[in-house]
Amino acid sequence: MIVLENVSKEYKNGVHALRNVNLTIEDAEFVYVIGPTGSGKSTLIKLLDGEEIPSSGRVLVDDVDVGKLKHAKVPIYRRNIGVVFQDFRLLPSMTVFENIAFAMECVGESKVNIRKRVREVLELVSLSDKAKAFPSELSGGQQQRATIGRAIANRPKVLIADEPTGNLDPEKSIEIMELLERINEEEHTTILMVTHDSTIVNKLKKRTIALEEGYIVADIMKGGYLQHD
Ligand SMILES: Nc1ncnc2c1ncn2[C@@H]1O[C@H](COP(=O)(O)OP(=O)(O)OP(=O)(O)O)[C@@H](O)[C@H]1O
Repeated sequence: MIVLENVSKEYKNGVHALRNVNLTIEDAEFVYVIGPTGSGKSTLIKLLDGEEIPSSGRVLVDDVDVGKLKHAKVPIYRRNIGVVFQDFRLLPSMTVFENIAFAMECVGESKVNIRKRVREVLELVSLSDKAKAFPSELSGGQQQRATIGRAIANRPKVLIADEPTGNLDPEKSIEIMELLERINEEEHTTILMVTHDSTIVNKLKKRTIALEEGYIVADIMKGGYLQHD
């Protein structure tokens, strides 16, 4: 479970990126985070993955107080969080298989486990036939699926997708959404998806958290307002 208790974030330059944010996200929820540029979406992600610490309030992920983590503990904590960006960031000199395996090697998984899980992940992201391909040999949609595969290889409890469809055409975007839904259902991964894509938000209705100037201005559960402050 993710809990933000009265979280505010003020950067050193005095910008208030988040203000008094209270939020609870249950395990295996699928949530959109929307809002105009500069409204605090990336800051929210950075607080969740331990890149930034709150100026006040608490960020709890499965009872871990993320803002209080010792520097050395952050990489271990991050194993619980998979992150996907719109610009795919695969390692160009590694095949799809190796890119996904690499994420598991980094956390010290055994070769046997890696081989088994990578095959499973490739199946899940529909890239079994591209295991030996290099990123440059894949389409944008395939590269994004490979990135998602890499992000879930270590079975993170939470997957954060920052504009995962930002560089894709509508058809490929739907494919990515279907994949994220499959991961949410089959692996019970909590998914937070930052998006500007109103077509997706309106078509595939999910809980939607709207930020404006650092405030949560709406928290909408599939069409009905839950909170408004
Ligand atoms: N490291 C930083 N130092 C100072 N100010 C920052 C920093 N990061 C973000 N900000 C400021 O905090 C506010 C919120 O930024 P944030 O990146 O969270 O917004 P966003 O909603 O993700 O925007 P976008 O949609 O453009 O990615 C903005 O005013 C931004 O300029």
